[in-house]
Formats: sequence, structure tokens, C-alpha cells
Amino acid sequence: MAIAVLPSQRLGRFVEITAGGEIVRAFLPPPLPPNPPVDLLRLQERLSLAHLALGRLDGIAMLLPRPELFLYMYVRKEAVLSSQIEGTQSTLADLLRFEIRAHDGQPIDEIREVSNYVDAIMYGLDRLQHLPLSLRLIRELHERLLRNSRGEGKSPGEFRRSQNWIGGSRPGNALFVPPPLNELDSCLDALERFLHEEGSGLPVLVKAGLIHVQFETIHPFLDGNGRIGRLLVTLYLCARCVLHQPLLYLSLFLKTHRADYYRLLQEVRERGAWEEWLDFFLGGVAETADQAYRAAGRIVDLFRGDRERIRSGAESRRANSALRVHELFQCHPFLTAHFLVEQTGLSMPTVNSALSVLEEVGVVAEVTGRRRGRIFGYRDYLAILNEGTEPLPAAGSNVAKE
Ligand SMILES: Nc1ncnc2c1ncn2[C@@H]1O[C@H](COP(=O)(O)OP(=O)(O)OP(=O)(O)O)[C@@H](O)[C@H]1O
Repeated sequence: MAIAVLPSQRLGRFVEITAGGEIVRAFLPPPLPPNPPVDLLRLQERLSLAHLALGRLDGIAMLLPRPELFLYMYVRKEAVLSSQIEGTQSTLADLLRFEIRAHDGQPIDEIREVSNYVDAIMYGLDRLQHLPLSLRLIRELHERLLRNSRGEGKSPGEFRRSQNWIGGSRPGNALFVPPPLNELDSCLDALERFLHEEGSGLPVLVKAGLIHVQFETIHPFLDGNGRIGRLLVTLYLCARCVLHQPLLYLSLFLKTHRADYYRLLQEVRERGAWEEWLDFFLGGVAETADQAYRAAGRIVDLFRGDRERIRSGAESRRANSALRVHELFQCHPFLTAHFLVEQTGLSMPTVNSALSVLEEVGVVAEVTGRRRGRIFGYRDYLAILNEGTEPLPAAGSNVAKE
């Protein structure tokens, strides 16, 4: 095996391997942190803006009447966006309707992929209560992400046992060939050590950016490396208590700037351009956190305003059950009367009367146009949650689709 060492220690080395019957140069990244060290002075302004924005976002959880409800929807939005990056057509509405088993006519595989992402991040958060962020947890997350879905045949939950490549139709004409199999474990072990180290004194946010690139460069799975790598950023920030809820989703930013994103990943490898990447990454964190903070504020206002409308729109007994139903709509923006009966313990006539109140005051609308199996949507809430994914169709247009 011939080894060519490149000049700077920030750059990795290439290892010649045989793949697909040809000799190709696989890339071996140096372990983190970068050496020479990251120029934090150059990133100072970006870093403090990103920290400010994240702090505001984390703080708004206190103002939300029930932060877990926002989180519930927010994670789902991230899932939709992440899946769209790889060409999945699922929308937030598809996902929500899938969850209430009202997905007639929708492409199940695509929706399942989104649903798996939600499951994986929620599972990861739960596991972080008991376990550190480890390679084992990353494999568990991967298994959940690919379960019964696209990529299912590509060893879910297992690090790769064959050589992969990025770009091109074969390793020989690839844009980049990740580390060879015999180096994979040592690359991953070094990454795991960096996940836990505290001696470098690097800000957690900077470390999150470094970890993301290193993970993508190692490309340890046969599929799903992008999705796991993005999920890792949010989980790492939660594990290091920079965020208390996973309210940061970078997917939209990375989707919007995909060409720059891929170019910068490449330039870290080719030129050791960590500062350029971190500048981009921290800008993305700030922009994304600001957007989420504003959305959370608008949701707080919406819920408050709608509670007022319900109270003044019906006499107190009907208003009380409508308020109870409204609470559930904050968690599940699409609901059926059956689900409401199950969840609230209210009788079917009471639930129906509550739904009428909500329809009368314009909070929810029936979206199927059917007599049986009616589904109600919390339209203004959906409109806010949907921003950046796709425009919410008017309530009536769903009827035509189904
Ligand atoms: N030149 C590159 N160098 C390193 N990583 C890259 C490069 N180009 C793309 N990537 C990473 O590879 C990911 C795609 O890998 P893979 O197909 O395994 O992941 P995925 O989760 O299935 O797809 P996606 O990221 O598109 O959702 C991209 O999201 C990006 O993070």
C-alpha cells in the first residue's frame, strides 16, 4: 500500500487501495481538532451571533405554554426538510396525516422515511438521558433511520464493510473516496474521543461544526450519512447542554445552500479550509435559530389569540371543551373526532360540538370534504410550521387530491 503524505497537518493523506478492480486514492483525514488550530479570532463575531441566537431560541422554550408541543412539531418539520434534501417529496401535511393513519393515496415509503427520522431523533434524545453520545448510539440511530425504508438493504445500524465513494459512477471516477475499510475503526474511534474531549478549549458550537464535517468525510455508512450527520449536530448541542430542546434544524439552510455546503466540505479536505466552513456553519446556526425563535414567538401569539376567540365565541360550557380540544390541536394539527374522544375522554357529541365551535371561530377546518373519517386541520398553526417547506394548500384543495 503506497502512502503519499501531504504538506500541512491539517490535510489528510491519501492511501492507494484497490476498489472496483482499479487502484484508487482513498482519503484519510487527520484526527480532530485541526492543527494548526482553528483561528477563533476570525470567527469571533459569527460565533457570538450564533451563541446569541441559540440562547434566545433556548430561552423561548420558557415562554411557550407547553414547549414539548412545539418541539413535537418542530422535529417533524426538520424531518420533512432533511428528507427533501435527498429528493423525498413528502410534505409536513403528508407526515401529519400519515401519523393519524389518514394517508390514502400517499407514497408510503417516502413518508415512512420522514417518520423514521422523527423517531430516530426522539430516540436519541431519550438515550442521551442515560448514555453519552457514542458510536453505539450513532449506529442505533442509523438503524432506526433506515428501518423499513429506502436504504433498508444498505446495512442499517452497521458501519460499512465495503468501500464507498462520493460523486461519480465508480470509485475510479469519484469526487472523493472515504477512508479505506482497514482504517475505518481508527477514524471512528478518534471521532468518538473528540465527541467527549474537553481539553481543547474549543467552543461547543465550533466543535459541532468540526464533528459534522469529519463525520461526512469518514462516511461510515453505506447510506444515510447526510441525515445522521445533520442529526448529530443537534444531538451534540443537546448532549453538551448548549440546547435543552432540539429546536435547531439546519436542514433548510443546508438545503438552500447545498452547492456551497458541498463545496466547503470538499475544501476542508483539499485545503484544510476549516475557517471558511465554520464561518458558513455558524452563519447557518444563527440564521436558523433566529428563524425558529421568530416562529416560536408567532406560535405563542397564535395560541393565545385563538384561546381568546374560543372564549368569546361560545358560552362557557362549550368553550371549555373547545379549549380542551384546542390544546390537543397544538400537539397534533390534524385530528379526527375519534382520536379526540380517545385522548380527552369526552363523549363523541361533546367532541363534535367542540369541533363546531373551533370551526365557527375559524381556528380549524375540515380538510377531506368527506362525510366519514373527517379530518380537521389547525390551519394557521400549520401555515407557520410549514413555512420554508412549501406553501400550505387552501383547505379545499386537499379534497381534490384525495
Ligand atoms: N464532497 C463531499 N465530501 C464529504 N461529504 C460530502 C461531499 N458531498 C456530499 N457529502 C455529504 O454526503 C451526504 C450524502 O451522503 P449519503 O447519501 O450517505 O447521505 P443521505 O442521508 O442518504 O443523503 P442526504 O444527505 O442527501 O440526505 C451529504 O448530505 C453531505 O453531507
